[in-house]
Amino acid sequence: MRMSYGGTDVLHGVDLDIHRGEIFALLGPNGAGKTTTVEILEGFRQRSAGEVGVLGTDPARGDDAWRGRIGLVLQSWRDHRRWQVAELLTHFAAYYPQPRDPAGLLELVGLTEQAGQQVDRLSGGQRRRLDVALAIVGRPELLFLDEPTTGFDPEARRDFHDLVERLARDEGVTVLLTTHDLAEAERLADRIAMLVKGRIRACGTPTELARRAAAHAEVRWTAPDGTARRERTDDPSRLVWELHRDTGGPVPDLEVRRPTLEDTYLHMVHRDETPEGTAGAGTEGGNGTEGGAPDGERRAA
Ligand SMILES: Nc1ncnc2c1ncn2[C@@H]1O[C@H](COP(=O)(O)OP(=O)(O)OP(=O)(O)O)[C@@H](O)[C@H]1O
Repeated sequence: MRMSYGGTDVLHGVDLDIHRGEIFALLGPNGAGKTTTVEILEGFRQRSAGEVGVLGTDPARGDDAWRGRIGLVLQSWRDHRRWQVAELLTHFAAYYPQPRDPAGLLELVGLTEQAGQQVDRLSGGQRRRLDVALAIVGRPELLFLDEPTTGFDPEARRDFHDLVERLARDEGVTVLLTTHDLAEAERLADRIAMLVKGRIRACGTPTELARRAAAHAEVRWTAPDGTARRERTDDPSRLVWELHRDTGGPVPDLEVRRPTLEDTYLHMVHRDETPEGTAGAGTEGGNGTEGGAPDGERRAA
């Protein structure tokens, strides 16, 4: 799939499959093209080229029945600021053939106490909870969540993660999540794609991606002379064994740090900040990586 705005290419060939029932996270720096991608999949934007299928339908031709199978965070409730929370939810529920029970849904997202409150009196985090409730009121098969936990306190974030996991595991809902929170992606996603400057640079499970950029673990310890030491190695257990043997006992302040998703993310982003031509143009290779086809197609669920 490709996309350009007024002759400027912003998506250069986004090619990936999102499987039914999986939680898929799309990561990338500001301006990478995440929202553009998601809006094309939601049917709100026309792509410039390529093929897209979402629940078996081209989103550009999605009808009401197709739309009813998709959950997204609507902006329209902002036109309903004076409505009460439960009232708004009941109003939206009426659009769907088999909606969730509004009271149960409020309980699920932790807004029972706010049921009678006016929408414009909710806190930022409470509004996001309401966004999520509105997105799932119609029992969607596919749920789009665009930076869903912005403004959530740690407890609300954890509750939200539990909820998304439950929707995916128990109800088979497919979830496409965009987030800047790498810990959130690592915690929730079955697979993650990294979009940088309109191209998918890597795609795989969190563990696959974390391994990819920096294959070496870092071992830190304090040497007998008291100096802090660190060494990168692809065989940390061997180094630790040697240190233990040389020390003749426990190694002081021993720490083994595996490469993280953040290492991979920063590697991918910086790789693309190098001048044109010096950075590789394709997708990072390795297990679980897809994409790189210049005119690729994108299919979701
Ligand atoms: N309507 C538009 N007209 C012209 N350019 C646009 C339009 N919408 C987005 N862009 C440009 O397309 C590029 C991708 O934007 P997009 O909003 O998809 O990025 P994003 O990855 O969602 O970023 P963020 O993390 O900041 O939300 C940006 O360079 C942006 O300036």
